[in-house]
Amino acid sequence: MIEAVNISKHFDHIKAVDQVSVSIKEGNVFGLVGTNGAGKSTFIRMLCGVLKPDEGNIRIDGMEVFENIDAKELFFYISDDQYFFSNATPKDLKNYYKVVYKNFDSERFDTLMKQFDLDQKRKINTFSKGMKKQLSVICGISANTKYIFCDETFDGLDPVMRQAVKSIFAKEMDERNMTAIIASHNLRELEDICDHVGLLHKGGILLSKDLYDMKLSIHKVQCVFKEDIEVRQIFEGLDVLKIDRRGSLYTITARGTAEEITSRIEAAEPVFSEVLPLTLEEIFISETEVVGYDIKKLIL
Ligand SMILES: Nc1ncnc2c1ncn2[C@@H]1O[C@H](COP(=O)(O)OP(=O)(O)OP(=O)(O)O)[C@@H](O)[C@H]1O
Repeated sequence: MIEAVNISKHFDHIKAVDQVSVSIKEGNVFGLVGTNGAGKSTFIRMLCGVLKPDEGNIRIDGMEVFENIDAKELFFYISDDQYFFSNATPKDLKNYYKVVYKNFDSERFDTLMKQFDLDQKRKINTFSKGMKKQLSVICGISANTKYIFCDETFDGLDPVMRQAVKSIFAKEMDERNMTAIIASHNLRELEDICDHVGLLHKGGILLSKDLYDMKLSIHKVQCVFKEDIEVRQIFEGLDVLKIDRRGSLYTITARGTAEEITSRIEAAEPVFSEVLPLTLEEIFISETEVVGYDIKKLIL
């Protein structure tokens, strides 16, 4: 179990992470999403002890992480800006990680390298960006750690590789209950693999929920009414995040269960109505819009 309690990190006057608390259960995939500069990488760097929080504390299986080798043996961190020793080959990397991680599985490493068609003897600095990401994933999986932290790992992979990596992760979770924390902008991808999603904005947590509950608690309804109607009145008492109107078609995003929203709409006797679940991407846009991150303002 990973527990972060009220952690904050400042860089001069910038509040990169502000009083964030999360707990991540074993065997879960925790998706960390957020706007650019929201603090995702800073948060992950604190989780793995690269940075020390200014306030609060982080414990992995009950152990403080910062400068604690025992805690660091429990996870593998795939950073967004990848660093490899100069002139090193994947084989050198394997030999290095065998020393660092006592359960490093060399056979698994060799098999995965073959499957991904990567040459163990070639210098890593001649690899493409995506190939370096593949190599990091292979190292992360072979390290056999209980936890894996991935910062935009999927984002640099081609679609076939992303599918391959997702199924390798799924297998690891299934077979050895691996816990993953994945920061990504690829919400479509996260939607497939996450159990829990934390949404960061300007250093603070806007939302932290099970993906399933998240999807049950916010909906989009499309409807047409016979005559002009005060739509907000229909939803009085419910939290309406957004109302769009195109001609006679209203698209309303509101918090509430499908039943709550349907009953309100039906009471207004619409000509047509349909309640739809939101995708993770739509939830992200709605929730960040509420706090002033309006996509239209960025595009116009
Ligand atoms: N070493 C640093 N020195 C100064 N400021 C930093 C440093 N690292 C991060 N920051 C600042 O902290 C804030 C959070 O940055 P961070 O990289 O954690 O965001 P992020 O959510 O990962 O962003 P992105 O999605 O754009 O990668 C930003 O305002 C960034 O400029």
